[in-house]
Amino acid sequence: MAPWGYSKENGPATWHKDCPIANTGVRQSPIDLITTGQTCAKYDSNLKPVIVSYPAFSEATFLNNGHSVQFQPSAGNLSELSGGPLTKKYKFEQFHFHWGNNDSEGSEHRVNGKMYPAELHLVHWNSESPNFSSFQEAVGSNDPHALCVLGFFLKVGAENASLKPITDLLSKVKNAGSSVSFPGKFDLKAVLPETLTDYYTYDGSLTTPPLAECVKWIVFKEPIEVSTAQMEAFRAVDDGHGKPITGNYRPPCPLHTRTVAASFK
Ligand SMILES: CCc1c(F)c(F)c(S(N)(=O)=O)c(F)c1F
Ligand SMILES: [Zn+2]
Repeated sequence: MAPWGYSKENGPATWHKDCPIANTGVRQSPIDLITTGQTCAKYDSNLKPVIVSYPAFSEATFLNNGHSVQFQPSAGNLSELSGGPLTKKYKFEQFHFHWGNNDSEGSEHRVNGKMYPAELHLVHWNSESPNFSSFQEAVGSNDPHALCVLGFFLKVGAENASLKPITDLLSKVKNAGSSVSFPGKFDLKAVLPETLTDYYTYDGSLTTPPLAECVKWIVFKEPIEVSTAQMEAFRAVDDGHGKPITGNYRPPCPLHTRTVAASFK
């Protein structure tokens, strides 16, 4: 079967063929985050702020893998995540983006049905588990919280100076399969909102094949602003079939018996 993607022929509705969990899973991601009514997110006063320790990365690869662009620091990176709903310390692995063809679509998670133009995912793995000692092992471990992904919505507004080094690099990885070593240092902390206090959290999965149900999701309420030009730069990245990636987001999945917790009222 042709490798998975986001077109009619190989998109989310076809993924079940190679990944049955796409249709049979009961904790699939993304989801629509509903804030009022029956199945709405429930305020949990025990949820603490998320704590990130992201020293500026000095060595990293920026890659267009045909279905997203991904920033991956070298193995030595010491960036860590803890706090929030987590009981363990997680190691940073990579970040990547999901976006759409216009400003009314592109994010994977939705809030009361509303999509944002893009979503940033910061991927981490549990570095204190006795069952695995690498990211790849964590993904294959079946541990319900092997990974923790921080999701940030992107909305169109002022230019984001902290993300400019990334969006300026997109033209250098226009072709699928291309990568560049990131020039200089990148300060990821500067991209994020100051306080990581207001978020939704729930148990879910990878949003791309293998769709493993091993992710503790933390999706922040406060969007990150980027300019129209920065959004357009994402839309010029190719998918490996000579076409731009114009929508690498999976539609929302059923909640089943899951509940979503909110750290804010
Ligand atoms: C296996 C590599 C990988 C992805 F390809 C991916 F799309 C995501 S996602 N969208 O759920 O954040 C991950 F977390 C992840 F670890
Ligand atoms: Zn993602």
